[in-house]
Amino acid sequence: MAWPVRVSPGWRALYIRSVTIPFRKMHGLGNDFVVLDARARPLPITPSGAAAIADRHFGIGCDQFIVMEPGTDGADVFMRIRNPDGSEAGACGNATRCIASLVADEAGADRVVVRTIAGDLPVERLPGGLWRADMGLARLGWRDVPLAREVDTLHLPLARGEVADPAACSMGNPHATFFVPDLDRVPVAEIGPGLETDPIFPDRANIGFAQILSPEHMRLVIWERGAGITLACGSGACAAMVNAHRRGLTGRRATITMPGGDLFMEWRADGHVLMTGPVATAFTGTLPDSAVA
Ligand SMILES: N[C@H](CCC[C@H](N)C(=O)O)C(=O)O
Repeated sequence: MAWPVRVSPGWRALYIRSVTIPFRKMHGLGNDFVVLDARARPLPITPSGAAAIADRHFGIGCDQFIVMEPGTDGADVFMRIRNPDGSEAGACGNATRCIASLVADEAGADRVVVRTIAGDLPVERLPGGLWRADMGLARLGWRDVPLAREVDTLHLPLARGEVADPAACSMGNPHATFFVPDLDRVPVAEIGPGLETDPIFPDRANIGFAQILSPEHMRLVIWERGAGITLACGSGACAAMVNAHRRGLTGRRATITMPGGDLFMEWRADGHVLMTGPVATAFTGTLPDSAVA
């Protein structure tokens, strides 16, 4: 930066701090996030501003753009979730663990509550750098997903080539899960966009492709709404756990192996879905104020 006049390092640091915004680049099993902290002061972030930051070529790049906002009445933090296309999402399991770990480490706590537009998510620290999030109730009704008309959410009349007959549910965001014999034969990048935007999903949907390996283990690849294929998807793993058990394909607990790694899932008898996995910070940096204005 060319300085118009001689400026002492102290004043220069103060100037930079006043016109830049710190960010943290985090991920859960490679499902990656740019995290901004708006708890001390609001950040005027527009959907287009979020999309620009999320752009992998012209911005920092991420699967979801996360803003931490002040927590109130029982929640330690509010987590605002945006996809790279600027759309707001109601759930982001991997980011829930990441944000919880930040807030817990700040407070020296082992349990925090992350609030989203879909509800309050208690998260606890486990040994070995793992975090367990209660992702709340799986919503199973067609209006909950939502679907465009009354349909049995256990068997949707939807198909693309050899892939057909998904189950659907909501984890605060819409998910459909296809069960396939061989995940490596599914052209996810080819059929994902059309399934995401199929008219049966008035709000679009996240599309999971699951291969059951045993009653306690499945592979999963997700085409995410507004983001495309990601290395992992926490809410997608929740939906796959729920839909697999509903179909009688697994018990209530399973390891879900995604390209980025494993999540350990449980659909509890009370309907809550527990998701256990790691968190990571890749790097930190600063954005110019103009990036979010
Ligand atoms: N990656 C996130 C899911 C983002 C969901 C978003 N794509 C939507 O529009 O619902 C997760 O770990 O749950």
